[in-house]
This record gives sequence, structure tokens and C-alpha cells, in this order.
Amino acid sequence: MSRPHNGSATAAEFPWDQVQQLDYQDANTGSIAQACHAMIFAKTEAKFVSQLPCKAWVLMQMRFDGKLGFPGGVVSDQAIPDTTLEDGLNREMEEELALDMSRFAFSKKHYVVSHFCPKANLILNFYAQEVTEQEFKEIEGNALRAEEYGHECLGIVRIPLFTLQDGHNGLPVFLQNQFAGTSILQVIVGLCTHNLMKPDELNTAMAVLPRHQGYRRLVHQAVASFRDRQQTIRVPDLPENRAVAHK
Ligand SMILES: O=c1[nH]cnc2c1ncn2[C@H]1C[C@H](O)[C@@H](COP(=O)(O)OP(=O)(O)O)O1
Repeated sequence: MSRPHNGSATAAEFPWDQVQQLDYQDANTGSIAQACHAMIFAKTEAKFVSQLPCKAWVLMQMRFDGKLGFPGGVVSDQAIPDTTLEDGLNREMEEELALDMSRFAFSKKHYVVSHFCPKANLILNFYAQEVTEQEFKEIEGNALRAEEYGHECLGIVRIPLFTLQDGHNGLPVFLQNQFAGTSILQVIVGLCTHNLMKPDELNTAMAVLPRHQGYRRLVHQAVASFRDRQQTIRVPDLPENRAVAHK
């Protein structure tokens, strides 16, 4: 299978490129593997030590390899094939989180963005689903009883979406962990597309990611394409968007 279509092929400067989503069968008939991962989050009024707004609880996991990542996995290598990408994602969510499919099944409406890694010949599809605070706590609790808990998933973590007064501890420090695949990019894209990160916070995040400056272009692309698909979702005022608007 040839390289997936990409609006701006500048992969040389960065190992990942945004691509249009292929369907499950396309991946299975070619040599490209596909993975799906998902962000589950709940907006909250809760405050950290009664002062700092938490904004949202965002679920990630400590993986078996010591890296942080979202629940999910490869969906194109199954002995019994999944029918769709979302079937594959939901199968992974049941295995890793024991997610109740009667209430929280992922579908196309939760799709956010896809990136292709030519080196690994792998497409990484990303989804996000908002739940209530009560549901979030339930999902966290259930995850301890999941089949993969203690194996592929060594723990459930929440992203600290606040920065302490020193301007460093909190989100900036969290972002310096090791992340699997594109998951650090997905964190930022997920927060921006779902209005959980303001432009100044995005700039702080980018400043602490010197190894990942290529993500700035990809965050901009991902937010723009998400906005095109979901007209009703307000797009954060990214610096790049302002530059485009002023042209
Ligand atoms: O959360 C993630 N976001 C993006 N890419 C990820 C994430 N977690 C892992 N990865 C990358 C790294 C691996 O190359 C593949 C497969 O991921 P994994 O979840 O380990 O899948 P399997 O358990 O092997 O099915 O994606």
C-alpha cells in the first residue's frame, strides 16, 4: 500500500505526519498497521488544594514499558479481525479499562485525528470522549478490575492540568515524562480541541517540549481539521490561527 494521503508532506523534519483516516479494511489489506487510542475526560469545578482549578480530569495510564500513554492499542493484527477501527478500539478499552460498552462505547463521533509514522509504517488514530465526573470516577475504579490491569496497564493516572505558582510544577513537569508513540502530541491536541487548554498554556507546554518543536505545526493542523469536521466546537485562539487570520 502506498503512503497515506497527507495534506502537507513535510515528514522529513519530523517523524509523524497528519493523515486522513483510513478505514479498517484498507489497513488490513495493506502493509500499514493501525492503532487506536482514546482520551476519556470529565470537566470539573474541583480545585487542587482548594485553590487551583483542575479544569478537567483526563485519564492516562502507566504502561508496561514505563511510558505514559492512552488506553488502546494495535487493531489491525487480530486473529479474529475487528470490523471497524472503533470495534478494535472498544475491544482494547474493554481489555485495558473494563469499560462498560453499554454506556461508553466509542464511535466515529469521538474521532479526533490520525498520524502516520513512515518508519514504523503505523497509523495512530486518536479519539476523545467526555463523561461526567461521577462516570469518570466509576471508570477509574473499574479499571482496576480490567483483564490487562497489572500487565499492559500498570496504573491509571490523571493529568495535572494546572501549573503551580513556581510556573514549573504541575503540567510542565508532567509533560517531561516519557510518552508512548504520539501520545504527548495527542494530549495537547485533545486538550486544545476540547477547550481544556488556553493559548498561554499551550505556549508553556510547547516551551517545555524542546525536543518536540515539530508538534506545534501538527497541533495546529489537528485543531484546524477537527474544527472543519465539528463546526460547533470552539477552537482555541492558537498563535498560529491568529497569524493566519491576520494575513
Ligand atoms: O497512547 C498512545 N498514543 C499514541 N501512540 C501510542 C500510544 N500508546 C502506544 N502508542 C504507540 C506505540 C506503539 O508503537 C503502538 C502500539 O501501541 P500499544 O498500545 O502498545 O499497542 P498493543 O498493546 O501492542 O496492541 O502505538
